[in-house]
Amino acid sequence: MNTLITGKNITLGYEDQIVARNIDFSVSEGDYLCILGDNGAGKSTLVKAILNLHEPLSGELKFSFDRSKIGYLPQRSQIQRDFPSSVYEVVLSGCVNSLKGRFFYSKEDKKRAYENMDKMDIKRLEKQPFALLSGGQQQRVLLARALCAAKKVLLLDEPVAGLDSHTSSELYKTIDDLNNDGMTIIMVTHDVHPAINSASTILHLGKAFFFGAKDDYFSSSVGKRYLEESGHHD
Ligand SMILES: Nc1ncnc2c1ncn2[C@@H]1O[C@H](COP(=O)(O)OP(=O)(O)OP(=O)(O)O)[C@@H](O)[C@H]1O
Repeated sequence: MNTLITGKNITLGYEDQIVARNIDFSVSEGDYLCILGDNGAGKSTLVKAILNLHEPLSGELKFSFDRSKIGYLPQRSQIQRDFPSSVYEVVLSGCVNSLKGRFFYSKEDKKRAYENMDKMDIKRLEKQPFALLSGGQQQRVLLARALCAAKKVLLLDEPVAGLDSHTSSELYKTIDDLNNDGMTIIMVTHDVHPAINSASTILHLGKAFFFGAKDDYFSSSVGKRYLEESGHHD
């Protein structure tokens, strides 16, 4: 499989504080990578490094494609919930990278926004103010927005945080469908379910480190401890 992202011996940190070191991982086309680990282990910092918003202190991060074409769904806490915009405007704003100096969105951008609203089943909400939607609806809108940027890779930082279990399952199903259609998924999560049910590979950051296939993770001591701590029972 075509390798899209390779991280070699990466150390992440801020000023004089090292957050995580010796991270080795790779992402291939079609993968569903779950990034797991304790609070403060450096998961969101790695996400920022992948998005070119944060420079690793050392190590090598290589991309075999244009990384500006990664679709990103930020953590809910980082998003302004009171956007005065309509659903359509929020989704269309995902096409901002394709503007390339133009002031207005093109016909293709608008078509893409409608296609992604359709895919996320939110077309009927098109004119509604984003701020008045439920948490689950807002996540679908933001996923449609991320899809406007995503050519190959979708990067999701705790996509179901704060959602009820039914809405979470629906969102996971949608993400599975996207993956089955060929979209590569990278997901930071505290939830064990997508790691068990959907992931192909796992990157575990924290006191213990693991990168590899899901089955190897869950039979490793790091994976077994994670399952135990997350209270998961077969
Ligand atoms: N902008 C910043 N400046 C300085 N330190 C930061 C900054 N952002 C994060 N940190 C610190 O880096 C460490 C790792 O944070 P990060 O958000 O990457 O962890 P995480 O694994 O995503 O945690 P969580 O699961 O709680 O979201 C934490 O100790 C945090 O306080």
